[in-house]
Amino acid sequence: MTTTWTTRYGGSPAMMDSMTQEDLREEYLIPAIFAPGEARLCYTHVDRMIVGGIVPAGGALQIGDGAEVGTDHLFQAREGGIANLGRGAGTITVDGTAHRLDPRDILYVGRGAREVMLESDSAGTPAEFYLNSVPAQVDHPTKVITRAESKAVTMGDPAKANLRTLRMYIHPEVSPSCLLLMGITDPAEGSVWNTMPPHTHERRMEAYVYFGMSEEDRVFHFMGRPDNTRHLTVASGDAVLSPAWSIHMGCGTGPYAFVWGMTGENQVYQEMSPVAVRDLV
Ligand SMILES: O=C(O)C(=O)C[C@H](O)C(=O)CO
Repeated sequence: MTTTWTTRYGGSPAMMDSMTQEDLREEYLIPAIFAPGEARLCYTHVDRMIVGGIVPAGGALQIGDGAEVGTDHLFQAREGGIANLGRGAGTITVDGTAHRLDPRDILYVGRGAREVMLESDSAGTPAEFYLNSVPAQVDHPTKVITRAESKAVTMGDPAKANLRTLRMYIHPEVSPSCLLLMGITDPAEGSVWNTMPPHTHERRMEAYVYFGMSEEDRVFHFMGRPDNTRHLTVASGDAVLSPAWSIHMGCGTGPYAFVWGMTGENQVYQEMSPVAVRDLV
C-alpha cells in the first residue's frame, strides 16, 4: 500500500493575472487522484479540506493516521465523506464496524473515528473511494447514505444543454454533519454544462472531482472572479478546488459526472450569488 500526501495553498484573486496555465493547475487542480493500490491524499489550505482518492486493489488500505494533520488520528478533529465512484462495491470498516458501499453510495465518517480500513470486493473491478474531509466541532454517527436515500433535484434546461440531476447525500435534509456538504451531479444525456448559473458563495469553499469520462474527453472547468475568468482542462479523476471567491461551472466534451463537496460558515446550499453569463469576462 502506498499513501502519498500533497499540499495546495489556494491562491487569491489578486494573483490570477500573473498566473500561467501551469501555475493555475498547481494551485487549483489535484490531478489523477485514483490509482490502484494507492491512497492519494491532498491537504488543502482552502478551509483545510482534505481531498483524496483511495483505491484498494489486492488488499485493504488504511487511512486513520493523523501525522499529516497534526492530530493522533486523521478524524480526531474532522468529519468526512467517502464516495464510492468505482464500478465495483467495497467495504469501509470504521473502528471495527463494516460499512458496505455499492457504487455511488457515500459513507459519512463522524469526528473521532480512529481506524478506517478500505477494501474492494474485487481487485479487478475495485471500488474507487473519493474523500472530502473538513474540521468539525460536533459529533455525528458514522453511517452510509445510499444513492436511493439521497435527495435528487433536477434542474436546468435541455435547450441550453444544462439539464442535470443533483443528488444530495451529506446535507441537513438527508444526513446531518457539522459543516460538510456532499453530493453527486449527473448531466443528462446531451447536456454538457454543469452548475448553471455560475455562482460564488463567499461563505463556503467547494471542491469538485470529475469522473466517469472516457480517455479522450475533457471538462473545461471555469474559475476566477466573474470579471476575470480562467479555465482548467480536467480529465476523469482530476479534482479542482473552488475557493469561496471563485465562480464555478464546467462544460464537457462527452459524458461525465462530478462530486461536489463544500464547507465553510454554513450549510445553506441555496446561499449563493449567481452571475449572469453575459456578465462574465
Ligand atoms: O450542476 C450543478 O448545479 C451543481 O452540482 C452545483 C454544485 O452543487 C455547486 O456548485 C454548489 O455550489
